[in-house]
Amino acid sequence: MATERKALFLFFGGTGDLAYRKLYPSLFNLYQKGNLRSHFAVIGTSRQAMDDDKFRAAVRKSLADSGNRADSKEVSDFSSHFYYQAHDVTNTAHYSVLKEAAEKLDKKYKLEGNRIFYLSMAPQFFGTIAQDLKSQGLMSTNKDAFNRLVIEKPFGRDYDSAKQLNDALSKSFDEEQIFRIDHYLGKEMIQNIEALRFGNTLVESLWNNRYIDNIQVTLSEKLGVEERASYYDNSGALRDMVQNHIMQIVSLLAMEQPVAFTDTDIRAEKVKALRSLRVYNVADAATNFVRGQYGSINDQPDYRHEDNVPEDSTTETFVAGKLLFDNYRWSGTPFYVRTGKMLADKFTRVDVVFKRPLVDIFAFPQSQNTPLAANVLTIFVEPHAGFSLQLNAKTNDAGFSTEPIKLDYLVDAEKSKETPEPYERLLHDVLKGDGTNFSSWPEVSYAWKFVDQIRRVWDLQEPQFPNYTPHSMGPAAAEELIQRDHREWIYRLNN
Ligand SMILES: NC(=O)C1=CN([C@@H]2O[C@H](COP(=O)(O)OP(=O)(O)OC[C@H]3O[C@@H](n4cnc5c(N)ncnc54)[C@H](OP(=O)(O)O)[C@@H]3O)[C@@H](O)[C@H]2O)C=CC1
Ligand SMILES: O=C1O[C@H](COP(=O)(O)O)[C@@H](O)[C@H](O)[C@H]1O
Repeated sequence: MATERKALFLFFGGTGDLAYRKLYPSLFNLYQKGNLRSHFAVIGTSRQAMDDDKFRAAVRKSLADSGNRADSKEVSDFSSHFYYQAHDVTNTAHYSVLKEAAEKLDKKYKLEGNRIFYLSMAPQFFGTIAQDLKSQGLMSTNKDAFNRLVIEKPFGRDYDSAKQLNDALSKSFDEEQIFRIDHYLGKEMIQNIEALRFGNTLVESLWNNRYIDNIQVTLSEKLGVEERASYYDNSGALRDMVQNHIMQIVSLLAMEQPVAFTDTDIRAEKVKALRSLRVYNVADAATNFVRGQYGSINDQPDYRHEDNVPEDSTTETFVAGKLLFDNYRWSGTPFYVRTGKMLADKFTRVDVVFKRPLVDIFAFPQSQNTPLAANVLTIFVEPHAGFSLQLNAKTNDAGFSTEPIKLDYLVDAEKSKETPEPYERLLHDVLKGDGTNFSSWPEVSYAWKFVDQIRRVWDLQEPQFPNYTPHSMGPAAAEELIQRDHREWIYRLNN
């Protein structure tokens, strides 16, 4: 039975791509499930002039585009909770109009003063908005009500800018009121990492450097930059994917068992893990991280000839790297990560590669047996959700030889349809005030400190771009990175 939550949502950037494509359909899902019902209202803002009816029609269209029937009574009831207010976030005087609208809706829908401020717009405005929300009296003063600030990525472009932003936000909101979105933390199988590790003696007892040889995290994208080049070219794969999503996944894989399954305890363990992550010096950053930029193939232009990309761009569209933790659990067990655009396929997976048995008793002198393969536990995050465990077993015949076999669990298509979208989960968490699946400031800051060192080294060197063929798994350097350690990527093309 769903618990109805009461809140006023204020979406800054309420006419933007993210709001229409992800946020409103997610709110509708929560409405259908009963987490939102009569006691909620939404104010969408942006600079353009628009009345409530036009805004509601745009919301209904966004629901239709995401597969809902735009003419249903439920959609029309839902959209009747939406209001529009033209507002320039840089104009302090405009906030008083917003305040009036908020107070009116609060009374009308009996929202008890609960407010969620969602900043779905360019990050240069985050600090100003947070400051004006407080100074212009938009934050609820009801002592039993909540004020929550939801921040989209990117959270800074290095440690210094992230700290500056965080200091600005902290003047108006406490850390527990700030929800920094990382949509990978809303994915079913990323959340499943904790269940897999801490719900299974079999797994957790082996989850350390005595039994695990290495862990591989791959976030592979098939598309190029599409229409987001003006953002992406100023960011690159290291800032766009590694600093946030990959570091979050790695910290879930590396952390110790939390005292309890609460946001405070989980975040504390993730932070502890990130504190043990070795921050590279110049020489180690140069050897342990490699970058790439995609070239052209057939009609597909290379990255430098995509719309809005400068012809001499040195922005990386691919990163691979090795991360090392200096702690008792992980010392000597590397985490290899890679991500890129225009790769062979769109998928996310984690491969946990176990050490081979210390003695291979099947490899006696006259034996024809191939050496035992490593056990590999794969967590399939997307497009299909599931796990696979590769073991060695006897071949099914009269002789005695071994072969690798797989125990597979894949979430079936029907069940997958019921899986909430990441933004639905995360908005629900914001309503509940559960910060577990959001990045805390200490996590963000350790991640930036790690990534800044790599960026520093790369900024000193002119890369030889382009250096990988579209629809491959990245540049040769990514293969060399892991082969140098006498290992190989578990996911390879055609396996
Ligand atoms: N789109 C996506 O898939 C993803 C987006 N994000 C992040 O979400 C945020 C929003 O992205 P997205 O929706 O794509 O951006 P858009 O450019 O589509 O939307 C920006 C919104 O901000 C409004 N806006 C711009 N300037 C002002 C201003 N001065 N005052 C008031 N409103 C203003 C725009 O309306 P107007 O110009 O009419 O004022 C528009 O509603 C960004 O931080 C982005 O990095 C993160 C992950 C994915
Ligand atoms: O945050 C981002 O993620 C997307 C990939 O997300 P996914 O859920 O489709 O795997 C990426 O394309 C984008 O560049 C990045 O900003």
